Amino acid sequence: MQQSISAMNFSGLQGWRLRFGSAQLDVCQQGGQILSYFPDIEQPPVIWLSDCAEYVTRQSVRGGVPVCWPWFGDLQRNPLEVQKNITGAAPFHGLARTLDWQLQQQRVDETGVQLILQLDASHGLAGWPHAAYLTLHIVLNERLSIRLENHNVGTQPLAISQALHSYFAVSDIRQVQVNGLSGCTYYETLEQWQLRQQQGVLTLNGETDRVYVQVPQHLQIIDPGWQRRIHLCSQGSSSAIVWNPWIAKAKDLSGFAEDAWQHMLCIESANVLEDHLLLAPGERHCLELQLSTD
Ligand SMILES: O=P(O)(O)OC[C@H]1O[C@H](O)[C@H](O)[C@@H](O)[C@@H]1O
Repeated sequence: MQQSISAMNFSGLQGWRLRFGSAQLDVCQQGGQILSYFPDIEQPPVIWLSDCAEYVTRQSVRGGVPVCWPWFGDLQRNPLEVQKNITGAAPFHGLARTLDWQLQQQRVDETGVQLILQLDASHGLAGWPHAAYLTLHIVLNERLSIRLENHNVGTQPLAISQALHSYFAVSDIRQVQVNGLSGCTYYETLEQWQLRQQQGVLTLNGETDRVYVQVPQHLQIIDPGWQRRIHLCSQGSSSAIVWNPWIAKAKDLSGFAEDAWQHMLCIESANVLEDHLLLAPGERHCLELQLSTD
């Protein structure tokens, strides 16, 4: 069985291609961003990458799994203790997704292929005067495991919000169901962040941008078109964002084809709002996501 890690150049951005049997995973050094994931290279991907993605420095690639950190989304929508950490510009989804991460370790054996990347923020980042290491552990075997570890190496408590902003590939967004959210409370960001409750399985019929709270550890994307289920198993996270731009919003997105909304669904495993992190000096936190299909 083939197991390998190869250095890659993705249209000018450096990265790696991991192979384990028929599975293939591309990872970009910028942003520590997973770009695409095929459990079987002969089959449709699980993690979607835009056909029109732009590979530009200091800009996240459309698709894959951008890492949103040390705040998620619009800074003004974050808890005050996260907001007050920022002294400079506050780009949407934080700073980590556009910075270069460093390769810490790579390992290839019969149990899996592993890549560890780190963002060294131990001397702070522009406009963020704190001290932390952010480490991404990626293991590819019969499944994909992603672990994002925060380590507060400063002398003060540190408040952070974050997400693994996964873009899942689907055959047709109008046909898929998301299981596991029934009964969960969510903020409807498209209606002044009203609080609502999910009734039954989630299906999408239009633009969707919701923040779910107290989310269970196991969610499923049921895709009848490709006769497959994607299982999302998370730990260290109880919030999730569900997003699809639909027709009109898609036109405003960079690196996004006009009809691409039909074939993607973001379910972002997160620590946002009341689920944000508050790390004591020296404390670590792990957010883990395991993806598998059947
Ligand atoms: O275009 P980006 O900055 O990558 O953001 C893409 C999307 O990310 C999240 O899922 C937000 O909930 C959306 O409101 C946002 O449009």
